[in-house]
Amino acid sequence: MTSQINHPAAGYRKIFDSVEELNEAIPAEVIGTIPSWLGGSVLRMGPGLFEVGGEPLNHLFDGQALIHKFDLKDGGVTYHRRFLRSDAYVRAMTENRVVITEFGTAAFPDPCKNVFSRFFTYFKGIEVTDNCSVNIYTIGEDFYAVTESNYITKVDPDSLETLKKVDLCKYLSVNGVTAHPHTDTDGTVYNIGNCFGKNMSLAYNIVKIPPAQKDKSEPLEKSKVLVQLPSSERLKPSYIHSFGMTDNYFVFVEQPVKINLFKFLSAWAFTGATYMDCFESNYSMGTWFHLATKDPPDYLNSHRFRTSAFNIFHHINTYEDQGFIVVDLCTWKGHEFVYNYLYLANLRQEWEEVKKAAVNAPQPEVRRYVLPLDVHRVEQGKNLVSLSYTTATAVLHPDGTVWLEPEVLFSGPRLAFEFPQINYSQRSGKKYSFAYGLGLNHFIPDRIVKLNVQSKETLTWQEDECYPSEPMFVAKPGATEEEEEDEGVLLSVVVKPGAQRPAFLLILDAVDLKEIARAEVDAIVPVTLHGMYRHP
Ligand SMILES: CCC[C@@H](CCO)COc1cccc([C@H](O)CCN)c1
Repeated sequence: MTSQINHPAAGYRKIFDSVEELNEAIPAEVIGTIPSWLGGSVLRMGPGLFEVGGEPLNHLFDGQALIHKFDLKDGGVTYHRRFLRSDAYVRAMTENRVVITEFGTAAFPDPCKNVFSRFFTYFKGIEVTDNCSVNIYTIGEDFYAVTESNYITKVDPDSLETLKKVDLCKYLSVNGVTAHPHTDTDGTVYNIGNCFGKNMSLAYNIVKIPPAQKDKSEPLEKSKVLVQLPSSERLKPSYIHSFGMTDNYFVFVEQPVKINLFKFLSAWAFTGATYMDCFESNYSMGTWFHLATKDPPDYLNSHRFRTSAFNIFHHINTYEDQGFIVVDLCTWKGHEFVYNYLYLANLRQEWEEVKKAAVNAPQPEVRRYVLPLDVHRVEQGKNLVSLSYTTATAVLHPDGTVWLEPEVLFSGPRLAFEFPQINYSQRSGKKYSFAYGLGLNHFIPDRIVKLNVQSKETLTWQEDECYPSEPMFVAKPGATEEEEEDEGVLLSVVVKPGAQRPAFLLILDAVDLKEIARAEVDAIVPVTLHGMYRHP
């Protein structure tokens, strides 16, 4: 059992503090030796400004987007960071107040406007946020900082300049897409999003954006909705954070955390409401799994998979095996929204309070679900899963639904294996062995974990007073055999508040989680959520 690590000094508070951007990259002090094959850029997104005009931003996802870049070249490392010049940021800086409502913070009324002009301003409908603080990924040859709304922001991956605000509604019938797309080896991007604005088809749309075009035209111009999945509750679609994709299938796990459209589509800004106020739990549906084929794109409406209630943000990996689909997930048991525990005030509490708050929260668990592809003419009441290596079950019920029970791959008291990563280019959508995760200790990131999803063995990296971020796997060039799946390194931005250089890029050997090198910088790096490694 993993030992209980404590943080009485509450050093983790530093990762939720505002910082300044840099005017140019600063050098890092390298301890150890950076592998010669590791040259490129680590790009990370996260919140970097947590108050505006003296008013606090309330939620982890409200902080104004900061782009971070560690450049690795010839064994040396530099660090750069710039605020995203989103409309949300620029207008907040100009007016010295929160102008655009964020995930958990309502816009501050314009003191210059009288009550009537404010009233009519709000009835123009809420201005959706473009505070793209969650992830950064490529569409064709372009780099986009993203959140989960319909706005994505094109950025320059070298200078970190903000290039262009793009409204996906111009190209696709969606109200937003997740920050976790899947990308095919040919560069095609797949994503899923709520659709409740257009022709009132209240559902979930899986979208496809083609790769870079030979004629250099905009790939988004050729994007399309591949397949539409129905919402279990028409006027209350579920919150979606990620989805699964195998060679031939999409997997969408519909969780019991719902968006109340009456609230979300009304002029809710007038009431000072936020996105967080539009969520509510469904206490009866449990959790539904939906399947769709990729080519031809088709929703399999006869495959009605059900299981007990959990929150799901991050799929780990999904693959097909002998007529089954194996779905590995980071779950949080229960239907209460986990984001209720991610207000900054909670995360900045003293360690004893942080632990107390986490006791009542949904409990984290890494789980494997197995979906039988053949659900016709099968025996009711019998376990349909015949894979030798898993205890997950699927049982056909008289009402035609298939009840799923998972195999637990990792579980610890308030110890989450989250922000999961795999050797994506080699193993995404395929049978695999290793997942890498950020260990959350009562929601505080304090370790890096490697999980063997076959043996359930774990390896951990942890250092006193260190607060790491999502570990990114980078494969060693030429390691392409199945048994070389973990040949490579893990990169994580770690904050060590008490140290002389309070942040470093940690480079671990992905086989044994031994430290290879670290590149220390004389700057605190606020919490980063997701990112990517850009090969040279
Ligand atoms: C009522 C929820 C609406 C959905 C979009 C509609 O599909 C989520 O909207 C936001 C708005 C602001 C920040 C975020 C963050 O991305 C969350 C954490 N990743 C999500």
